[in-house]
Amino acid sequence: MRSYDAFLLISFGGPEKREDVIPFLENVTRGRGIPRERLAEVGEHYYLFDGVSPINQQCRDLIAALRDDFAANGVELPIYWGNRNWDPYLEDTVAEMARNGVRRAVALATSAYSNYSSHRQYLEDIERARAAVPEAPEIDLIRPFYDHPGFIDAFVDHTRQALERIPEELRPETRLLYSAHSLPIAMAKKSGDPRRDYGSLTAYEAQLLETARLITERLDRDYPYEIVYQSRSGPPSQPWLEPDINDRLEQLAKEGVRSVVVVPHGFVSDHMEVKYDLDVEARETAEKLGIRLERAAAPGTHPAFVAMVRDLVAERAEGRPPRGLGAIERSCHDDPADCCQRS
Ligand SMILES: CC1=C(CCC(=O)O)c2cc3nc(cc4[nH]c(cc5[nH]c(cc1n2)c(C)c5CCC(=O)O)c(CCC(=O)O)c4C)C(CCC(=O)O)=C3C
Ligand SMILES: [Fe+2]
Repeated sequence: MRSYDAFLLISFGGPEKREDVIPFLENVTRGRGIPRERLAEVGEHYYLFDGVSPINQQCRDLIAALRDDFAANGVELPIYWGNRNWDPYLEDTVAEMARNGVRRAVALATSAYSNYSSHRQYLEDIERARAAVPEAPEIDLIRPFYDHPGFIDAFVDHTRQALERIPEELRPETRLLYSAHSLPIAMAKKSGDPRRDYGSLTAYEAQLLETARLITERLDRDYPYEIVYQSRSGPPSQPWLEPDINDRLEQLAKEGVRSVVVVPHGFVSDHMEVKYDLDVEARETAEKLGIRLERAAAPGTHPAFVAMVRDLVAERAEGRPPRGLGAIERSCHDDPADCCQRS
């Protein structure tokens, strides 16, 4: 039994006013080889929302829900929050934790899957922040949780709600498009534990497919489903995971598909990549093609998702085996030291 004296939420971070958009994008893309045109284009996505990314408020909402849930269940951990790319920066939060005498914290990152950006980079963020802070607490990062029942149940609920918004006569023929953030293929190939065999897929793709299966199986009908990708950046010469959701919608229209429900199962909340890339861009594509599109909400503060966080904290404290509904090998659940390298 490991005893913790604090809980730490770690997230991506986002700007909340126009002047912060460019400095934020510079933080995200430093040393990443993202073309300038792509940056200008993504900046426009943020300006469309007056420079306010939804992600910070979503973190505040999750923290408020966790406070209530922890209090109602006798979990007496103070809650801290720090980001990779914007204020409150993780390093400042770790310094505050040290000042408050925190010695050992358990942390959850707002990313459910195994890949560099979602897993290893958060481990690096923690180590960098700790190295900069004298007497920094120990920080244990909770493992990827894509097949935890709480994550799955939140999506099942939200997918049902989205299906209900599809006119009844179209519902039986509706396709489910499970959407996740694309990655450079070189990065996807490094996802997961290098010693494990994920079949013909990379670990990230195998987990995405598994999660989609687990959600679909719990719906009232056997809907056809598939994985699509969104939010590609990087130069065109660099291969990224495909198909892009917009290209796939074009093909589906040609096949006569008239309605889709998009389930953003690669994400934890409805942040900018969901609000813009799906709700603006993919919706526009679908409208042009005459496809009825409804988007399911990401977990956000769904009670099953909030309870999942408490369960993962207990799992880590008690050293319990990971709880998951999936059948693929436990990806990074036992924290291999060399999983999810960048490329
Ligand atoms: C796998 C993954 C997730 C899902 C897991 C998770 O949720 O963590 C995710 C989430 C997010 N990505 C976000 C924003 C951005 N991601 C970028 C760029 C990149 N993302 C990548 C991967 C991922 N990203 C990658 C491989 C790049 C290329 C550069 C690099 O190798 O690092 C860029 C640069 C511009 C662009 O090229 O798009 C931005 C602005 C926001 C905040 C949104 C908001 O403000 O609400 C969130 C939650
Ligand atoms: Fe991203």
